[in-house]
Amino acid sequence: MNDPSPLLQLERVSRRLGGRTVVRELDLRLARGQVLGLLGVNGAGKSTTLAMMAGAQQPDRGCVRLQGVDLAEQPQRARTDIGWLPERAPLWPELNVIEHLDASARLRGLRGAAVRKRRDALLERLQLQREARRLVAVLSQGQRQRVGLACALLHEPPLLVLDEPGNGLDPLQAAQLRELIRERAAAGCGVVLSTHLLPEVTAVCDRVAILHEGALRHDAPLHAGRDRLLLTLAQSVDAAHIAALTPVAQVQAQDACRYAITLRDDADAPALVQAAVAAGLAVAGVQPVAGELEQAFMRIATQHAASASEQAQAA
Ligand SMILES: Nc1ncnc2c1ncn2[C@@H]1O[C@H](COP(=O)(O)OP(=O)(O)OP(=O)(O)O)[C@@H](O)[C@H]1O
Repeated sequence: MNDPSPLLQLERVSRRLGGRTVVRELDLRLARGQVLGLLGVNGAGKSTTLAMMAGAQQPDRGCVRLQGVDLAEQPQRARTDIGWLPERAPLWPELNVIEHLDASARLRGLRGAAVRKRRDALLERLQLQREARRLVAVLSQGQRQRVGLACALLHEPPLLVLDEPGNGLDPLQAAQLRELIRERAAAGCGVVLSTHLLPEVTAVCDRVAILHEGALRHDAPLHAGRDRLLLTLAQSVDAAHIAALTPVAQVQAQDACRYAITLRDDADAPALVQAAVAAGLAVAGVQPVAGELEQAFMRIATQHAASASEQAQAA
């Protein structure tokens, strides 16, 4: 179901770079409180799309609306209402971390005591206190990434746009980042992130969009994949028998004896087994439908490899 007034909306957005269309006719919506994962093979157009969402690049065609307002008409909204972490956070190497965060906070409209309050809270939250007085120039990649994240979060914007935010973070920091993203989403913030790590997507995102050669090839809620179960029977029955079971919301026959099932919100796997047995069905097993996201990604990536090799042969 579409949110009637999305936080962020891309309307037929296209972008040309180096004489090629690298993002084409993209339609995407993001609701408040939603975390959208943007996936795609290298060069699919993720960073370009995120830069347009963040107001850092302008579409050649189409428009990006934040809370209904075209960003091209009010470009200053990008600085105050969006937290943007590009793939390589552009930091000032000659400032120390505190100076950097204070300057960033003022650029984003914070003044007075709020600057120090937000800066100190983020130094603690992102475990940067020990680096607070060190020059940005001498920080490690993971420390720089956390300074970039702090800059994106300082002004508590309603939209966060994060390009591979886990880059350079150790597993503990990566887990803390996921927690932070979920917290911001719970507070009503919309988040878009790109990553190549599918487990990161399943851990933190509500929805996944996959780009292929700049076009949107997949846009679906993640819970639909996560909640599906594979029911295996020792007999073949018409899918309508399964659909009639109370815990079942949707059923799709996979082959003669296996059925992919979406449960109703209040149901779980034991309830499904109980209902099936009570209906006289010979249940051989129930398990989660594995790796639907991986399957979607691999299908699209394989097409990419095939079309690239056809182009190379034609050249
Ligand atoms: N400044 C530029 N000039 C010309 N072409 C560009 C420029 N920036 C990006 N491109 C091209 O646009 C396409 C999309 O690039 P983009 O960085 O958006 O992809 P991506 O999906 O983020 O890739 P990756 O996963 O490798 O980060 C690529 O083919 C890239 O070579």
